[in-house]
Amino acid sequence: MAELTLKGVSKIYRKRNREVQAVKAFNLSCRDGEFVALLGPSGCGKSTTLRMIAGLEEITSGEIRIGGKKVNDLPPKKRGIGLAFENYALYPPLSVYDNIAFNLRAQGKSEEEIRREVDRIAALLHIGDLLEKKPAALSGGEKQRVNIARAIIRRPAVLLLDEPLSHLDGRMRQRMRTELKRLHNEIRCTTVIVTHDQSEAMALADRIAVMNEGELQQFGTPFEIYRHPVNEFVAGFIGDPPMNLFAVQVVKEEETPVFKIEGCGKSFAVPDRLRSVVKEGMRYRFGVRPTDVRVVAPEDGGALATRVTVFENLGEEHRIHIRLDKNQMISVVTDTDVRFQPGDSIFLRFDEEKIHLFDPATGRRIQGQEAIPA
Ligand SMILES: Nc1ncnc2c1ncn2[C@@H]1O[C@H](COP(=O)(O)OP(=O)(O)OP(=O)(O)O)[C@@H](O)[C@H]1O
Repeated sequence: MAELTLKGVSKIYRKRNREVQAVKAFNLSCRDGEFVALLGPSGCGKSTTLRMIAGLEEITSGEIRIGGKKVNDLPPKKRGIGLAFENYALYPPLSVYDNIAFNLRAQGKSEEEIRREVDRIAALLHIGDLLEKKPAALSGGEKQRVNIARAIIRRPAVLLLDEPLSHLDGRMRQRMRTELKRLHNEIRCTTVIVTHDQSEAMALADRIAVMNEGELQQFGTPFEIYRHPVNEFVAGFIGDPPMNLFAVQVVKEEETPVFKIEGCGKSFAVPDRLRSVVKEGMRYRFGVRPTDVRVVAPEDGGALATRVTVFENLGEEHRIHIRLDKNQMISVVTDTDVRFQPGDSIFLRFDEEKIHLFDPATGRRIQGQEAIPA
């Protein structure tokens, strides 16, 4: 077990005359035993970061420490890491037992010691009955368990997982996700997982590092990232269905400050909480999650009056989509007792405590609106 820190880590790939800055001055500090997810869209630099921690990729600048020790110049084998990659193939001719035992044999351990260790790991991963099988006879989920068993058999200081569940189908993926969490609770090994699946990151990680274009956007607990995104990128990336985001301007209507939605001209009252935060005449990016929009009665003053475009019944919830103009939609997630037809009038109120405002120029969260309770 160990702390893992990255300080100002950058990676520039050089291809002929072209340079790609895959990771930019990346800082990260994982506590001993913490489960951290690197999350972001394709090409944002997640795998490169993981490979640099593993020592499979040289770093261009910066420093990586594992358990306080600088590892920049150490080969992968000397870093005390365990690796399980998406396509990290098992050796087909070897049994599951021999695949798991492989690294211990390379260390010159006795067969008795190896048997004890393999049995211990097999029990942890619930693969005791697969040990005599060959990899070809295993399902995707079973292969991934063996893969992880192989990664943790040497009791690594840091476990690195690159999209370990992405090849699995929906139900198996869910099961393996729960298994991974349970395994981490049992072995408490500092773990970094790379994923582009936000629900996987939210379910597994103690803290999530959200990346975009090689840069760290936010590092926080799932709650912080969901409830308190530091910029518009994080706000829009986390959450399914995604956060409603649109451009507004603060104007006065009958002496009351309102947000006027740009483009469609509709308006709704500025909540009391935000009156001291916003300025008349200023433009903002306004964000609210579909679950934080309420359908209210027509007489509810200050509500946004509009019409339903699409109504969806998803069984455990209903979704309403409203086209404000040709570029902007608002989505609303409601309980199943709310029913509408396309074209019906609808009145919406945004949960005051859960409105997010961003600077349209920088995308950063507007200061002064921090008091968002649980
Ligand atoms: N060996 C390489 N040579 C040149 N460019 C590379 C190399 N590996 C990655 N890149 C580039 O670096 C950037 C980051 O890639 P990386 O694979 O780390 O992203 P990622 O977030 O893991 O993406 P994905 O989820 O698609 O795997 C991309 O622009 C990619 O094209």
